[in-house]
Amino acid sequence: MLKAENLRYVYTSGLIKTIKKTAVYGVGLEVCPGETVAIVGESGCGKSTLAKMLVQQLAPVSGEVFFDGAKLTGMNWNNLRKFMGKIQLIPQNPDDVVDPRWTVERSVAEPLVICGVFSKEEISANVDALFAEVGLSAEHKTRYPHELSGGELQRIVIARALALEPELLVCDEATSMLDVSVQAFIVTMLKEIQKRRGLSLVFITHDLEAAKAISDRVLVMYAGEIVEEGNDVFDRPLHPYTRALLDAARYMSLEVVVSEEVGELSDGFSGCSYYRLCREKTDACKKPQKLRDVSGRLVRCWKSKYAVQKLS
Ligand SMILES: Nc1ncnc2c1ncn2[C@@H]1O[C@H](COP(=O)(O)OP(=O)(O)OP(=O)(O)O)[C@@H](O)[C@H]1O
Repeated sequence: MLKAENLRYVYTSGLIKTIKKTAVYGVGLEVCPGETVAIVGESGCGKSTLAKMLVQQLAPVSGEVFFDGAKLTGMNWNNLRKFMGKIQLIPQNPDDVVDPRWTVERSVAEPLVICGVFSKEEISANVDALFAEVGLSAEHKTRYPHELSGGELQRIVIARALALEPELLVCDEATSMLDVSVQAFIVTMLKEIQKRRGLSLVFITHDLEAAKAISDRVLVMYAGEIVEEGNDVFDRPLHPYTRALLDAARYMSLEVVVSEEVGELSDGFSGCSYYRLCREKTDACKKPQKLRDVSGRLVRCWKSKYAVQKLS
């Protein structure tokens, strides 16, 4: 369904765009129909940049995104808009998609109005059904965003994203601004919607518990790269960074992983991106590390074949 190959993104800033920051280095991923893929990693590792490239909000410096075999990167807008209803982004911050000056009914209806094929009656019936699907009543329709709770507003964002009957939702930290009980409610609701509609999900989060609960497969990102990918990553972590991330979540000691270098490899160094912080490093880690298949798991660490032996 969705396939991304070798995506790379560089932010430029400064007066003549001389300051360059590589946020994503050569990331590839695939999402199958009905599958949930979680992308985890600490703040600044490039998750949002990757999400924006998947939904065509950012054009990669290099690499390609395919949807149902069609190449979206570089496609002209007229062709691209046919696909854009099928892939929807649910951002962390509802303000990114919900206009504070509009009633929430108008925000949910907007994608249906823009596509120009529905009558007024059809739009109204669709909006009613979308409100019901996310558990909001008709009474909520005429309210403005500031008159809703955070959880209710995120449900409006989800209803709006569902309006054009997408096949894939990319949820970028969609629950991280909510308190814990509301987060659990939204995750459960997304799972139910996914089952009912047969959707695929890309679930981007730094919450490892949420990732474990919702996903079929997990990708771990560090410093703009995928360092580990598999379906039992949290039960048998093979990359030293994944282990550190799990320890950090377990013992609440972020010092294990937080690095000033996250999001940027040091100048001229082409070895492992986790080299500076890794407690298991050797000279061999100064060489570039490719993602390698270790018993069905993809791991960007030459030592992972020994780690898997230890675990078995
Ligand atoms: N507009 C920008 N200009 C320059 N650098 C940017 C810009 N947006 C993001 N970055 C940098 O790119 C890197 C990746 O940012 P990104 O927002 O993708 O990370 P993230 O993993 O989504 O973080 P978070 O979980 O905190 O949202 C970071 O180092 C960030 O500072």
